Amino acid sequence: MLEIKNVSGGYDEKLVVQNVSFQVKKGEMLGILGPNGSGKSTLLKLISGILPMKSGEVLIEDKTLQSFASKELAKKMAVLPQLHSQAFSHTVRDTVSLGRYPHQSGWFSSWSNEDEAAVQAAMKLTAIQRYEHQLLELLSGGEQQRVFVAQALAQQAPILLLDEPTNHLDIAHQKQLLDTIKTQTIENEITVISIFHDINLASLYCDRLLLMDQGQIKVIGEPQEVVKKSLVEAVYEARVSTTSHPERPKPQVTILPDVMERYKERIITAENFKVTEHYVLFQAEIQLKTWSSAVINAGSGWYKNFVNRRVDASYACDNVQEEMLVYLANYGFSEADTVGMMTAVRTTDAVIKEYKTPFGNIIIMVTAGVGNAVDVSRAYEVEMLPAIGTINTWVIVNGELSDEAFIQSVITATEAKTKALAFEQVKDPRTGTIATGTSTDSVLIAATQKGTHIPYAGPITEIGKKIGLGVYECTVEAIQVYKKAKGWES
Ligand SMILES: Nc1ncnc2c1ncn2[C@@H]1O[C@H](COP(=O)(O)OP(=O)(O)OP(=O)(O)O)[C@@H](O)[C@H]1O
Repeated sequence: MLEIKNVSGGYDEKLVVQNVSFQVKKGEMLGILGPNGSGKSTLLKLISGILPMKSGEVLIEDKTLQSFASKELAKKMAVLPQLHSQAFSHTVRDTVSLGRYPHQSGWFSSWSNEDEAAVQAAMKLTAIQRYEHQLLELLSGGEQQRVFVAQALAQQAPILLLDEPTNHLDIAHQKQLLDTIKTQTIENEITVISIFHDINLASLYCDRLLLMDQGQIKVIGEPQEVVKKSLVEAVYEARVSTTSHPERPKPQVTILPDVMERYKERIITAENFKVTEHYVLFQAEIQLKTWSSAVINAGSGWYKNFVNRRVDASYACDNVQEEMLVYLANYGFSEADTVGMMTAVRTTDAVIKEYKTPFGNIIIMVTAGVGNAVDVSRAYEVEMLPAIGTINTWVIVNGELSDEAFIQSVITATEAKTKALAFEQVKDPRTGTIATGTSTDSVLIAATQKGTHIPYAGPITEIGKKIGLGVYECTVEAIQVYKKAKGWES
């Protein structure tokens, strides 16, 4: 559809864009990324013909850019420039209507129903209808930006070139605008090339990304091939980390600041725990990085309160999360700062122990109710209802765990728990075989993310050894206390 072949160009003697080649398919959305001054806008100007190229060629449906008369080219290609030069004393409607000029023989004399429909549709898509009769200069920067996007859409060209379309827009309007443009690529097979400063938006919406570096293509490919820590750090010269998007397979990037707030170095100890008959509470002054399968704030995040709440064994509730949040709020724990889980075991029976490691202590907390113990290898044989009798395991680390170490901590803690159940001969009452856990066990791993970097936490590592020993010892003790309370053993 659109082919850029060995294009070079710039201003006067200065060659800004050098030997750039790529193709964009019909209906594809290509994002151009790159640091300030890397030549993104210049490249877009060369593609649109606003700036004559020094060498190379741009082909639209196999025809060179130069072979199009200017109106014919405008029917093929609409451009949203970075800086808008339009006279500002126009109304919104008039500004959008300018997008129709390639479709007309004489200025506004031949205004057709089709022109009107295109203008109305473009204003609707960009949600600017209510400003239709207002003067452009009286609108905010973001509103003006949407008017210029509407003008480009009204042109109804099959190729859209956009220079920072989300400039000045708040997140709702960024989403709305990019959803609109993306819909145009899917439903009307419009081809879009768009410059972005926001790598995350580009990754989320574009089919492919082109990363410019000093006037040349550093890399072009699908977002996961371009939004890589090494590439982004090298080209932008900034420390970043890449993460996954919660809903889409599109990598996201976040800046790692070099200037840190001045935290006091805090060592976590068993003193951070408080046990009452209502809950086991861990409280820290700083947020810990946490991975858990809790009721409230499961997954990964940064939290400073962990609550293991005692509920009655008959606890039943339609909306457990809502009820739990009300409970936490009553005790003054905010959702933003708190991980919350439940147990039917007496919280005063919680086993909390501190273990020394070469890099800093780890603290382990276990509450164990084994009335609903399950042999996971035989669980398929019987239908089970979720029950509250649960083993809750917390591992809190003074150190900096890698993602790998967080997951390995969960594995190590789970294996140690299972071993404790075997040692205590806890059986699945349905199958009579040794249980591996209960039907609703929960785990929480938290780390201060200060001090020693801990890359791994399997059983051959210093931390893994202590998690293995600690979870095993605490779980055995907690099961023994539970059995005693239930009168299972003398
Ligand atoms: N009209 C111009 N005349 C002369 N030099 C220019 C002109 N426009 C841009 N340049 C130069 O060309 C280089 C690339 O600019 P360009 O605007 O293409 O970069 P960009 O990647 O779009 O940057 P930004 O992210 O800041 O918008 C810069 O060094 C800039 O100074």
